[in-house]
Amino acid sequence: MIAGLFILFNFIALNRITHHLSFTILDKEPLNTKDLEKQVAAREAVKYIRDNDIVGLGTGSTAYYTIIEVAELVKNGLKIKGVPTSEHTASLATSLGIELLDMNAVEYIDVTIDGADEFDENLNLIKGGGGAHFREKIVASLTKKEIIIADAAKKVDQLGKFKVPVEIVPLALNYVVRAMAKLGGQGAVRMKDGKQFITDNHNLIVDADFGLIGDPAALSEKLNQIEGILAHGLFVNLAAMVIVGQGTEAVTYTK
Ligand SMILES: O=C(CO)[C@H](O)[C@H](O)COP(=O)(O)O
Repeated sequence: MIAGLFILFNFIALNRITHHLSFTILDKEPLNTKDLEKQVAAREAVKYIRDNDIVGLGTGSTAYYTIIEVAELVKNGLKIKGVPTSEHTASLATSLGIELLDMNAVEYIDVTIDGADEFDENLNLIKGGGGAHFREKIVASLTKKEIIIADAAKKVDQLGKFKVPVEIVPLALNYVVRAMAKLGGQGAVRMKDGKQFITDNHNLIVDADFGLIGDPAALSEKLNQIEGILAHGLFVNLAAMVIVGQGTEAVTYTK
């Protein structure tokens, strides 16, 4: 009887361990093609980081792979300090042992690696799908070498299939939406879980549809003139290169 109970106990314990192991193994299953391309691009991009660099850390599912790679390099002895582009990136980086600096504490950033929603052949970008483009733009502006990483689907002939995210101070919402409509942009307030999406800076995002954008620089300038817009997602002349994962290859675009 006691022997029977002992065997039963061991059987249950063993089952628990294998169950736990199967979850662990599942976590490490091969990445799907898109994620693999993001990882390939991230691995290529971190080659541009040097010891003692100040490194801008982007936001989003592609930038995630950079943070993982940077954390690994730091574990292996690389000395860098990161400047995060969002609260989410800050907590991920901290949890992985990357030392962080506040944007206000730096005069420049050596290299930033960030994602994008679209890029064209002139390396103009649409960013802000994650709603972090205000901080991403400040970080990009402080950066000597802004590297964008992406999966192959992000390259477009003309920007604009992805709506332009616009971060707006809430009290100016209706004014800004009307002003953008005069420029041909139909905007809708971004929602999340049935509520208005609120940025890290406590503002709203309007995703504005301008159709295909013939002249991103001109539209960017016009949006810059509208009071109440904190930042829009058109990044013109900010990226030094875009590294795309194409299958298992990394393809680098420069101007
Ligand atoms: O601009 C961003 C966040 O504000 C992201 O870089 C952009 O949305 C791309 O995200 P993902 O890598 O998840 O496709």
